[in-house]
Amino acid sequence: MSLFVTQLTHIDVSLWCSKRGLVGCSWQVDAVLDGELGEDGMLFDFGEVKPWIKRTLDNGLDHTLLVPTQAPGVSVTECHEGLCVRTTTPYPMEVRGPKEAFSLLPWQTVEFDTVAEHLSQQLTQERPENVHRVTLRLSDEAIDGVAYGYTHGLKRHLGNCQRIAHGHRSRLHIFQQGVRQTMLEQQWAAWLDNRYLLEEADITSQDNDFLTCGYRAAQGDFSITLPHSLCAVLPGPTTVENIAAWLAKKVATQSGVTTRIQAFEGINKGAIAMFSPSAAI
Ligand SMILES: Nc1nc2c(c(=O)[nH]1)N=C([C@H](O)[C@H](O)COP(=O)(O)OP(=O)(O)OP(=O)(O)O)CN2
Repeated sequence: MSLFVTQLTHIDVSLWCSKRGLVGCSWQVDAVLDGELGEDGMLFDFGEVKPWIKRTLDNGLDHTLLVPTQAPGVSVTECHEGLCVRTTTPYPMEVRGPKEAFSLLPWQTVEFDTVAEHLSQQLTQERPENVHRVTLRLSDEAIDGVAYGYTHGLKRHLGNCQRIAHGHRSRLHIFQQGVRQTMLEQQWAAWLDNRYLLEEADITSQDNDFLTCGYRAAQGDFSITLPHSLCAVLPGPTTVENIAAWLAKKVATQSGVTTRIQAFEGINKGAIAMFSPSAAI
């Protein structure tokens, strides 16, 4: 007998790719459980399946930086913050933070299938008695329109969003005079894709080539150094509310037209902000 739960939860992570660099991801999680029925006629109560799997993911891989330790140019060492991950290709990057902010995976690349199998094995080991196997499937949200991935951290967040290198894959909707602006959406999503978003106050050093930002948060000390050209600096914390407001101002100022932005943070949630160029005068 098999039990399934589609779209059980989401995983928001960033992963390191030796071709694309830092990639922000939001994955939908579907689950299938194989096993025997208990006396209650159930394989496993839905009311327990969902919190069990979500809790395991939330306490593990979710909101971490996925590091394929066998990828070219990747090195991982211990440091006083916890772990230091360095990369060389396609660009040099250094991320430091507490160990729980990283998922070290002994592979050359991070792919849906291998991550899903890794999580399935973990859940299968921790399964209840009458469940024989747990199988997860991970997928990108199907998006009709543009999407972009970004990486960030929120130092004031008391949960795992404080981790300096976690990410999201998000839709972007831009409205002017009540109409979606698909050309602008394409331009801005392409500009934002695979960027690191940070708060100006967190910059600890910068020159023409590299930028370092760092902060102390509840889980420990974090820092990230990467090419300046891949960063977007916001005046405040990189919450989705501030991203929407910052983009609305940027697009409205550049186009000279009042602009409403619906910014998403991963799947099914986000913020809406509006800016009128006359407000800037
Ligand atoms: N109002 C806001 N709340 C939160 C923001 C934000 O920008 N505005 N941002 C975050 C974090 O960045 C976090 O990455 C969001 O992750 P999320 O998946 O929503 O958080 P949870 O894991 O707690 O939620 P799930 O139900 O497990 O998906 C947090 N809050």
